[in-house]
Amino acid sequence: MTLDSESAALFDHVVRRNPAEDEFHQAVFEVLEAIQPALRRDPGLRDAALLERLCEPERQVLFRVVWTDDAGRAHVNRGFRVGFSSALGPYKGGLRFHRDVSLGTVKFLAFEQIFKNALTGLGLGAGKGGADFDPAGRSDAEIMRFCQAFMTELHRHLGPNTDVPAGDIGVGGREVGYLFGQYKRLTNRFDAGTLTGKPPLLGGSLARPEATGYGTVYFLDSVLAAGGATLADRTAAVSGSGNVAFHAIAKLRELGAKPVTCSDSGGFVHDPAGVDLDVLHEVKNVRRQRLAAYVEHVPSARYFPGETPWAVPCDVALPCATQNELDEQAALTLAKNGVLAVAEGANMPCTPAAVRVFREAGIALAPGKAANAGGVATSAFEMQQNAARDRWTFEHTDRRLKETMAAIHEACLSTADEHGMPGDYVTGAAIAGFRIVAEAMSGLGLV
Ligand SMILES: NC(=O)c1ccc[n+]([C@@H]2O[C@H](COP(=O)([O-])OP(=O)(O)OC[C@H]3O[C@@H](n4cnc5c(N)ncnc54)[C@H](O)[C@@H]3O)[C@@H](O)[C@H]2O)c1
Repeated sequence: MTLDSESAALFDHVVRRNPAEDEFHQAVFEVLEAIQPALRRDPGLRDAALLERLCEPERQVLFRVVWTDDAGRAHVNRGFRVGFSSALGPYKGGLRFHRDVSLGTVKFLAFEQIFKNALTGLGLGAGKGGADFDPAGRSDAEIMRFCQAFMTELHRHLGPNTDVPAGDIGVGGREVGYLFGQYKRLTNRFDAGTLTGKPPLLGGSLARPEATGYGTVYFLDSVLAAGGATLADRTAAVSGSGNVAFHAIAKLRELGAKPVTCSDSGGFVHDPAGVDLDVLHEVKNVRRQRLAAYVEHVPSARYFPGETPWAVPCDVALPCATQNELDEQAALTLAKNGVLAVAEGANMPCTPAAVRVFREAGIALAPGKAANAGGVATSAFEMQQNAARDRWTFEHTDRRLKETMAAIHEACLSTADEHGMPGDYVTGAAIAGFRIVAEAMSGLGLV
């Protein structure tokens, strides 16, 4: 597939207008390419500059973040928040703290979020933010001071009906708690629905930490079921060892699969007996060590520095770390080893060349827009609980998550079918999400 001439001209325009934002360009190209069948079928979707508006963020906030470390030294970082689309609801999407974060990163993530959030059917706009702050090796007090300095600027742009951030890489419950504390102090309001992924006592939803990883596995389970297969006894290769990876591994185990790998930016662990969640929790969440320490606790496991897990033979692969972490070579290796399906727990983890390999080999690829939408869906459940001053049980929230993932899976499959591309989840997810947001944009008039 490629772009028709009008879409190609729009893409060129996006590239010229947003120089040096490669990840954003990649995300825009992927969507424009995937929605071609819908544009062919209904040329009216281009009316009123709809595609041009869709590719231009509604607002972008860049700000300086000044904070002091434990030795009293001052540091300067850059903060970002992009509100990409509020056609369906308040801007919604996480904050990422990582040294490589740039405006292009945040824009790609916010753009992806448009379609993902639309797919949940829960009335969510799309945004994303973060800072080029590296939390590695920082003390708890330093993290708190950074979060407070970050929120001191950002708070004026947020609100439960305006813009609702959550976590992402480098931002978990601890950081969201500190961010919310500063928000509350500055605004004089306990507006719990302004941030999601909060610790439970501060109004956080039960099952929100688990939701992205669990949801990815629920989606993968549906993908296999659609082909008459199950997850039981399947070997899984998982990348990452953070929030998404951890809970994906947990759910894979629960459903009878055997996840044998996990990774961080330093390398990966292969544990043929199945990744031990207690050890992973101790190493990453309690001691906050590098993953290499895993093998000190599990001598039968091996650590491979500087490598990714994709050469380990597996039936299913779940990239759950970061963007572009699974390239063409890795995809070819996975295909050669007979992988049945790939589910993106991370955002845009497969490079365009890897996506092509999976497509051509007929390997089911569940794109992040659909497969990892369980996190933001459960954030919407957290907002509902906060608005109603209610608390749902873990089981109730998990059931709603399961239903949501099943509905997204169905929407992707039926949309792909309708457009003559049965089983193509990449096309199905992009078109199904796009149609929802396009209809909302048309209904709102030219804004
Ligand atoms: N947290 C959520 O609810 C959520 C929702 C949807 C999508 N995602 C996406 O899932 C992915 C992981 O997010 P998370 O919340 O688990 O973050 P996290 O900070 O908890 O974990 C990130 C993981 O990625 C690894 N990592 C970071 N940079 C890497 C690199 N360059 N190479 C290899 N590994 C690297 C880290 O070591 C860590 O294991 C991201 O793409 C994020 O955007 C997260």
